[in-house]
Amino acid sequence: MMYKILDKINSPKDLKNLKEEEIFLLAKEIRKFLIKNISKSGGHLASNLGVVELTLALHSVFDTKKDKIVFDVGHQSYVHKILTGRREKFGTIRQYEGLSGFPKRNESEHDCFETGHSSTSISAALGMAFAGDIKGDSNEIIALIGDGALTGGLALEGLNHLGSSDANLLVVLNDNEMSICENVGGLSDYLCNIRINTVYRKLSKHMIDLVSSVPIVGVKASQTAVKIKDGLKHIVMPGALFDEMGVKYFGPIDGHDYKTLVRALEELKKIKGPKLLHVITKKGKGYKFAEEDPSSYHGVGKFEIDKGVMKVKSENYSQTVGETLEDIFNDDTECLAITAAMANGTGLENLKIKYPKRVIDVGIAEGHATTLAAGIASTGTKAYFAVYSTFLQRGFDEIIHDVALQNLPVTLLIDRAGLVGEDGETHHGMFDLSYLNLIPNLTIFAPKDKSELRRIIKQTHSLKTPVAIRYPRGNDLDIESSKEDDIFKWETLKKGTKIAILATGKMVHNALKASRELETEYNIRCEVVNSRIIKPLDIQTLEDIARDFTHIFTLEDNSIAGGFGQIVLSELNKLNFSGKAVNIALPDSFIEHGSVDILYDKYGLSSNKIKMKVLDTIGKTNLFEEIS
Ligand SMILES: Cc1ncc(C[n+]2csc(CCOP(=O)(O)OP(=O)(O)O)c2C)c(N)n1
Ligand SMILES: CC(=O)[C@@H](O)[C@H](O)COP(=O)(O)O
Ligand SMILES: [Mg+2]
Repeated sequence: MMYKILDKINSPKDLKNLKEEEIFLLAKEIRKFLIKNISKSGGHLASNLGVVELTLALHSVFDTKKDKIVFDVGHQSYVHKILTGRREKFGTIRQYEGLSGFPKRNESEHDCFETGHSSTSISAALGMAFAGDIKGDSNEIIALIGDGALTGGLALEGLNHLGSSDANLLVVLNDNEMSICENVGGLSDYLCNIRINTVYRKLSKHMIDLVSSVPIVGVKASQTAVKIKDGLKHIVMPGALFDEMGVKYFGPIDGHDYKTLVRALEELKKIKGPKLLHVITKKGKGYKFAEEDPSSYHGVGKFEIDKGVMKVKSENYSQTVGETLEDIFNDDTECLAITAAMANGTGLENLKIKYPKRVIDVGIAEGHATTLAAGIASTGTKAYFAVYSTFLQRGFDEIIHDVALQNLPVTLLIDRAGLVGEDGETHHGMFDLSYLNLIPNLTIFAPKDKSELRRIIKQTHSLKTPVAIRYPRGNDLDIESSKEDDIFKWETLKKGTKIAILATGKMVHNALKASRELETEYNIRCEVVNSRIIKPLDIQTLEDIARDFTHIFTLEDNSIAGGFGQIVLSELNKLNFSGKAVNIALPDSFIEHGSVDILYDKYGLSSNKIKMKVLDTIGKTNLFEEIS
């Protein structure tokens, strides 16, 4: 056996008989296990290292077969997975057909709600509480939320509602002073003030003592405890904001002190109604490198345990965005850029260092960020919002109502468009073309490579209207092409006859590869068109293609529903195209996690699958006579 205690933990029930020193050893073993496994699979390391004792305490006090813990974002649910029967499968986490990196209801009865996007836990938990109330359920409901996720508008809406309700709901606020980068905003400052005031800390410890000294159990105990709390409110000030909102605040307490955690949770179980326990933890706890640099260890790829993650200056699309904006910022001294807690992920980190006042981090608040950009743009100043495709879903109404309706000069730099891989269904950027296509006044681009991305960002800087530019996670080699042609027109990259593939963004690479193989293996020459502008479509070129080709394929890494292909089909209809038009796109369903290459192949976007689709469509039998 490699782990003395951990190897015997197959369900939370196995925690019950452990002595305190065994729990201490178990926490150590879990950290070792996490580091060892994540160094091989990649994943969210630092957040999980920080919640080991907290998760152990939650599982010691609550029974997740009936009690519900909603993990906000869910990236910190690894310890929960390990304790709830998924230890042996843990090596498969985030890999195709393996465990998900987020809570999944079909993975375990202990996962009550699925997450991935931030700030949903309080709303979801409150919904459970209301439903439970009607049904007469007596189970406990807990929202486990980080200090970063608490800055999200949805969490604040949930908290606001919770405070006015009498729902029996415990919010456990896991405060590690970090979002992915440093946490930002007034609420974050407020929590910081609570933390640094040691007098408060002593008083709040005293508060737990007071509550736990109440001898009565049940409703009476809760009422007495609440009275004590109310009585002390004016002396014990930490968390007054929550108290005033109607959510009883307790804490802050040390989130690495298992015994105190268990005691606090046991006592809070007796107090009915909305309450919040403020727990202080250290992100990356127990792994030197992660403690020193929690940002870099938030989400990691494979790494060597002794050396830590290798910091290489990555050449990727996000980096290109940061560098291009830097050029623009140097020339136009007024324009501003916005990130919603993702400065490093979107490549704005260095720009923020150079122009701290002109790169605004709003916290996890994509809706707010979009309207903020609209406000900036309403003064005539160009606003850039760099955001992951999947998180921009949070800003849908704001794009329509605040940006597009007023036709304002906001540029949405949409990172992680298409499949992202291991984060899976909550994170694939596969809906943006669908949700953007329907918005009037918006110009949408999907550049084929980094050079084109740079060129499009630069050339659209002078536009006074809304622009959206989508690009994928990671890197691609640039494709040889005519550098100076018009970005508002499609570009023919490879000449062909009869068959044309209209490809967007990253998919241009796969289309080119497929067409080369079709030519060498079957002597079929496909035209490959870089359809870099999606809205408005390049109708002139489409007309030429409809006239000259018999088979038209569209290719995109977006959902087929409402994507590029469907728009092209409707235009071809208007043009009375009489040949065959086929959409190659992601299906109208959620796509699981796994490496991008596996998923491309499974869903028909790999060059090989594109080739097969072309062959199938044209009919292999009379292939050479009809097509070549
Ligand atoms: C809507 C949305 N925006 C952005 C993210 C990216 N994201 C994932 S975790 C995270 C930081 C969360 O910080 P916190 O809640 O404090 O948890 P910690 O990582 O510190 O444990 C961010 C910004 C997300 N998952 N969802
Ligand atoms: C949990 C979460 O939303 C982020 O941590 C996300 O996993 C980051 O993804 P990238 O690795 O693509 O930046
Ligand atoms: Mg945090």
